[in-house]
Amino acid sequence: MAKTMENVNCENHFIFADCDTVELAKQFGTPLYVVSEEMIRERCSEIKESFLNKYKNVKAAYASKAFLTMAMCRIIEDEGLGLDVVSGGELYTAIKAGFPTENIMFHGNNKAWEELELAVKSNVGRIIVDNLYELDLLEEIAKQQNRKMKILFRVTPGIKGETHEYIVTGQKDSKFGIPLEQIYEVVRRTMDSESIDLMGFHFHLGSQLFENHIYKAGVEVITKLVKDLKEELGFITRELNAGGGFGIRYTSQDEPKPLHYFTDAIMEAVEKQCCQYNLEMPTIIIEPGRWVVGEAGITLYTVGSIKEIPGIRTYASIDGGLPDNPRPALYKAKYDAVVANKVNEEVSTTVTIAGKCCESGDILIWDLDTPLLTSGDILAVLSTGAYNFSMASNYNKLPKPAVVLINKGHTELIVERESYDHLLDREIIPSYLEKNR
Ligand SMILES: Cc1ncc(COP(=O)(O)O)c(C=O)c1O
Ligand SMILES: N[C@@H](CCCC[NH3+])C(=O)O
Repeated sequence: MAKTMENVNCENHFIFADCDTVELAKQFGTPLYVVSEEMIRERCSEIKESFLNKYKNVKAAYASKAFLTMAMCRIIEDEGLGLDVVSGGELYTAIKAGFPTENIMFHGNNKAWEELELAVKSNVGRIIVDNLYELDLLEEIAKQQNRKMKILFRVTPGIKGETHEYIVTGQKDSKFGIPLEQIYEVVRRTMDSESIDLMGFHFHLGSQLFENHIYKAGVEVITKLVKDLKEELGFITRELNAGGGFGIRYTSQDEPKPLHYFTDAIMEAVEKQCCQYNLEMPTIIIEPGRWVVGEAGITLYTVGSIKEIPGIRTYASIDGGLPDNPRPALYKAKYDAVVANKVNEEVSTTVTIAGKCCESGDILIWDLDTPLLTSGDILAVLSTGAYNFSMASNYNKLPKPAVVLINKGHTELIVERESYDHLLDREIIPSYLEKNR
């Protein structure tokens, strides 16, 4: 049976974002990350339609850890969204791109002095404080710089999302956030601080989540906390951040829900709880990452060796793998792919797509149904826009792929392919090893 794709041209080539992917592979080489600006902007529009324009007093920030380049910062700024960063490096990227720092939220469970210093100096909009140690550092830095920083505390609500165990974060036994029992102590401490302005609380339950009931449960926990803090300490919460985590489609097995399925549930739950506890509605914030960019990206590879082990399986090796996409090895993540130069050819075989790394676990896709493959074919792996480029490594000294952005059929190189020289850029041979040569 032929795998019929709508996005195919008369040469039987896979078309992504109005571009012939076989031509892209020829022009820019492989492996190649390809990102559609229009698809990212469509997601941003959906955030506005289903959330920002629908409700009063709400904000959205893009979680940049999913995919961050200076060009991406410009798109997000242009769309009027905020930016969530999680390290000095992400913050620096945003600053260099000229992103308005007042719209940046700075996350992280072990922010270093230098990172906090950069955040304070550049007047970041919110710092999401994860623990008491960080609060100490931040108070000292803010005092030194004579600033009053707006913060949220990240709270561990004690709710476990249904996703891979490495990407759940809201359960009690988590390295992220402050346990509920310790919140009173930290809130008390900040209430008369001259350098900290505690605006409210943040929770993030995990990533690639498909059900909204856990968000409702998260809201219930947090609004109860808001009520208790008001009653016991007189503390008024002005902001609640419900994190990101909204799931996307990687394969046909995934049935992602529209954004409003999550955001309506969050808003209904907050409204209901606030009404019940007689609380003012705080500002509600969401911070999706994967949902914004995941389906907007594909990766192109060239097929090299094809190895048939009779009666067992056929391995088709590609020119990338674990270093440009560690997710299958890390989370057993599943991907779908098309043979970009043979889109509508008869599907006649099943192959395992192996990466080129020296690791048995470097398998991108087990058992992919494809037309008969030959070396030189171009494989397009779908939904690689999130946590691929951003998690890429140089394992086996493989240079990182280039990133091409497509807008209305027009291509722009936004990250150059690494060269072998780039790989050695920071290496130094000690002089004593240079002697005797
Ligand atoms: C605090 C925080 N916010 C937002 C996100 C974005 O998650 P996702 O990409 O699943 O939307 C993450 C990552 O899981 C996170 O840790
Ligand atoms: N890197 C993870 C998500 C982690 C999100 C950040 N807490 C993934 O690829 O699914």
